[in-house]
Amino acid sequence: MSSQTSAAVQTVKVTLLLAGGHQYTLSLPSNSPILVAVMKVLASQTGNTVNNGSSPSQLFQIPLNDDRQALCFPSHQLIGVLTEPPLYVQQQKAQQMATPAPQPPAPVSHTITSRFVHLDNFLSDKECDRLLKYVKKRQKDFTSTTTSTGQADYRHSTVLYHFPEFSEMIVERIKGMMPEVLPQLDRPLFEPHDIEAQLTAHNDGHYFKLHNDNGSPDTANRELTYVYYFHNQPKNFTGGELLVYDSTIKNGYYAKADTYQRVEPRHNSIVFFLSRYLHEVLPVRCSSKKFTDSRFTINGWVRRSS
Ligand SMILES: O=C(O)CCC(=O)C(=O)O
Ligand SMILES: [Fe+2]
Repeated sequence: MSSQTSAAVQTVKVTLLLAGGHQYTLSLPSNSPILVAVMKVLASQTGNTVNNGSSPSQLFQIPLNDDRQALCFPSHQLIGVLTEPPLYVQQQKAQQMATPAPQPPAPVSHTITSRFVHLDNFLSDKECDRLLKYVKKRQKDFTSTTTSTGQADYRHSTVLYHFPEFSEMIVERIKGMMPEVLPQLDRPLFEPHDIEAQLTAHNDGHYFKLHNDNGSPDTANRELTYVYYFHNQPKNFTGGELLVYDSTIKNGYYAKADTYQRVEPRHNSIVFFLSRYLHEVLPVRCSSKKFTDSRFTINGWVRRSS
C-alpha cells in the first residue's frame, strides 16, 4: 500500500491568468499534478530572460465544474498564477528550471489518460481468510445482478447486498483513505456523503459491458468507484480484467477514447477511479465453475453531498 501521507495536503484556490486578460479560478489540492505542472511552467518561463518562444509549449487540460467542462490552453498562454494561500516556487528549483536540457515538444494529444490508484495488501491475511470463508457460507444468498437500464446481456454476475460483518469495516477504511487517494486522482478533498458497498462474484462466462457508474439521476453524485478484489488461492479463473477507458473532449464534453487502462483483479488489491469513467469487466473463464473459485469483489461508490 502506498505510504503517502495526507498531513500537508490542503486545498488551494488557484486563479490562472491567461494571455488576452482571461482568468479562471479553481480549487486544487496543494499536491495536485496540475498545480505542480502550472508552477513548473511559470518557473521555466522565468528562466528565459526573454521568452523567445524556444521552450516547447505543452497542452493543459483541466477538468472544471465536477468534470462537466474542461479548460484547455497551451502553456505559453499562461501569464501568471494567483494562489490562496500563497505558494512560492523554490528559488533553487526555479534556477534549475532556468537552464533546462532541450526537450522535444510534448505531443499535443486530445486523449486524456484516465487516472486510477491500485493498491495491494488492502486487508491482512487473516481478514482475507475470514472473508473467503464468509462468502462460502453466504453462497445461497447471492442473487443475479441487474443494470439500471434493465438491458439484458449487459451484465452477468451475482451479488450480495447485505453483509454488515464486512461492509462496515470496508466503508470505514475507504473513508480513511480519501486524503491519500483523491490527490492522486486530481480531485479536491471532500467529506463523503455516503459510501456504498456490495459483494460480487463473477464465475464462468460472467462479465460487465461498457458503462459508467454515475449516469442516472440517482447515481449522479457518485464521485469515486472502488473495487476490492479477492479470490481463492491458488487462483482458479482467467480473464476478468477491468478496462478503464481514457477520454477525449468532444463539443466541450467528455467522450470515450479508444485507449484504456487495464487493471488486473489481483488478490487482496483495491482500485479507485472516477465514477464518470467508462469501464468494463472482461469475461471470466472459470472451468471448475465452482462458486468458491469465482472472481470476488467488494465494490462500491463514494458519494459527494450534491
Ligand atoms: O468488478 C469490477 O472490476 C468492476 C465492477 C463495476 O464496474 C461495477 O460494479 O460497477
Ligand atoms: Fe462500474
